[in-house]
Amino acid sequence: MAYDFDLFVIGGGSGGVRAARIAATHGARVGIAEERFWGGTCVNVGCVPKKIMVNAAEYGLWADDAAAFGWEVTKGPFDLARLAARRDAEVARLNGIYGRLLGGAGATSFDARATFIDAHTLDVGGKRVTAERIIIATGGRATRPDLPGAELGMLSDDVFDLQSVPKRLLVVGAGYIALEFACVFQALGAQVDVVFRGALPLRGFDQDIREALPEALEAQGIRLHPNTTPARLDRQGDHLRLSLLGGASLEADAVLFATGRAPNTRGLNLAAAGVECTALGAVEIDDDHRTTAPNIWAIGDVTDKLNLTPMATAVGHALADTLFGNMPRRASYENVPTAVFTSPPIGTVGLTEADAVIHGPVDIYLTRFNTMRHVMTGRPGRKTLMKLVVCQRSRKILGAHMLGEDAAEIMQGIGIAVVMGATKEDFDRTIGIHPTAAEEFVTLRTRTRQAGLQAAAE
Ligand SMILES: Cc1cc2nc3c(=O)[nH]c(=O)nc-3n(C[C@H](O)[C@H](O)[C@H](O)COP(=O)(O)OP(=O)(O)OC[C@H]3O[C@@H](n4cnc5c(N)ncnc54)[C@H](O)[C@@H]3O)c2cc1C
Ligand SMILES: NC(=O)c1ccc[n+]([C@@H]2O[C@H](COP(=O)([O-])OP(=O)(O)OC[C@H]3O[C@@H](n4cnc5c(N)ncnc54)[C@H](O)[C@@H]3O)[C@@H](O)[C@H]2O)c1
Repeated sequence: MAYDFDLFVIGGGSGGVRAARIAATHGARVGIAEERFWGGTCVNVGCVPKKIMVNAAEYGLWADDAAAFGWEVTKGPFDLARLAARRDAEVARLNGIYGRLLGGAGATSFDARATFIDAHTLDVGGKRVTAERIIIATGGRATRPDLPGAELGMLSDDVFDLQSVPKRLLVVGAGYIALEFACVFQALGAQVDVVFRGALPLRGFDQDIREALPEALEAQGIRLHPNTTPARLDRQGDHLRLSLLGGASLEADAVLFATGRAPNTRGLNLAAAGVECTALGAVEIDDDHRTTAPNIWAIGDVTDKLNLTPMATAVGHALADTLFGNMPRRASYENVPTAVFTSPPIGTVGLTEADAVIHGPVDIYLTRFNTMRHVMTGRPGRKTLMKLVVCQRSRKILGAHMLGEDAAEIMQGIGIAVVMGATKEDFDRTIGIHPTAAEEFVTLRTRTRQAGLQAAAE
């Protein structure tokens, strides 16, 4: 049977655009549908506009610190509308680039929603389109917690519609999105409260980072409310009141729910194509990203494996190479570096100490120090933390974790070393770049402690 396309991609976000573009450059006849915005979450309501806001927040802090270096700086008021206009122009520029990339590669783009009719047939904006192979790359969406009045709160997408900084912002959640926006808005002039259910923020991150983070957040004026569960949200005149389990309540001008994201599988009519989902609503896939239908694959956030842009693009690229480039390969989910753009930021790669000790004993090298810059500024809560988790048996670096200025930038290079299987001795014989904070990663001479000895003895 002749199909309209060799490959049809549903979703024009990070993963979908990469898969479509690479498949087309391999000579496949490719169609791709995007219902909302080319570039998807990352370009439009994620990484890119978020990072611009992180940069804006940093400028405020740099202005505050400048006096310590002899500058006479008067910090004027911050104008969110002005930043928003410039930020949105940059997002629009990137949208255009995404469109051109697809066209340039020879893919056919549809500004439309696509849903399944059967395993080879899609409804694309009311048009029937057939394809031999299909990739589902529909991403995820922010979810609202199930509590009365939740519709009064913002989701992360709504943050990018704000034209002024709320005086008091209440953030619910303590994951990536909650903490990044908490730091951004506190630096832009809001009083930020963060309400979260656990004892420490950033579940899943290394314990030493999690324990050091509250001090850094509180030092900039963010008020943390650990072990706290929201019960209901009400409007009280011109402000909002979040009632908490146990009877207390908090008031704010705006509330941001950053309580997680859900895979975009709703309304795709997956059953008609024989595509099954997990209990949590993600598309079920095997190690090759193939779904339960043999001609259909799924990539990126819709699979809810590791919801990061570079992961979605790496998987999309590998899949296109495998299916159309005669280069079968898989993108690895191991040792994926990641950063949380808090203030100061967090960078991490590899295993946490808790995960590493499951496999055997480890040596921990940990340092906390004040960078030269902050010795000068005297800014509180800016102590850098660096940590290496080293396998006692192989001496390989299993994990590297950092909280401190430039952690995201530094961790990219450390990530290469960890992916290559570098040992502690490889780090030790690497000459530092002086004077930097990063050089501490290669001068950690004294073991702080051992861990996981018990596991080895059992
Ligand atoms: C606030 C925020 C900040 C983030 N910051 C970072 C960061 O700093 N670094 C990082 O690595 N990651 C970050 N992420 C995560 C990152 O954005 C995602 O992991 C990434 O965008 C996933 O790519 P994707 O292709 O799977 O999905 P998406 O980028 O979400 O793309 C899916 C696309 O499919 C479209 N679509 C859905 N259904 C259909 C349909 N039926 N028909 C047609 N089109 C459809 C959607 O409109 C969307 O454009 C952030 C996310 C958020 C929300
Ligand atoms: N810098 C980055 O790379 C970056 C930035 C933003 C987002 N992301 C990606 O997007 C994903 C989603 O981010 P996120 O912050 O929305 O999710 P998350 O899973 O990281 O955090 C969700 C938070 O909400 C809490 N929570 C969940 N349900 C709740 C409820 N009913 N009441 C109160 N609290 C509740 C959780 O305990 C957790 O603290 C991340 O896991 C990450 O993969 C990455």
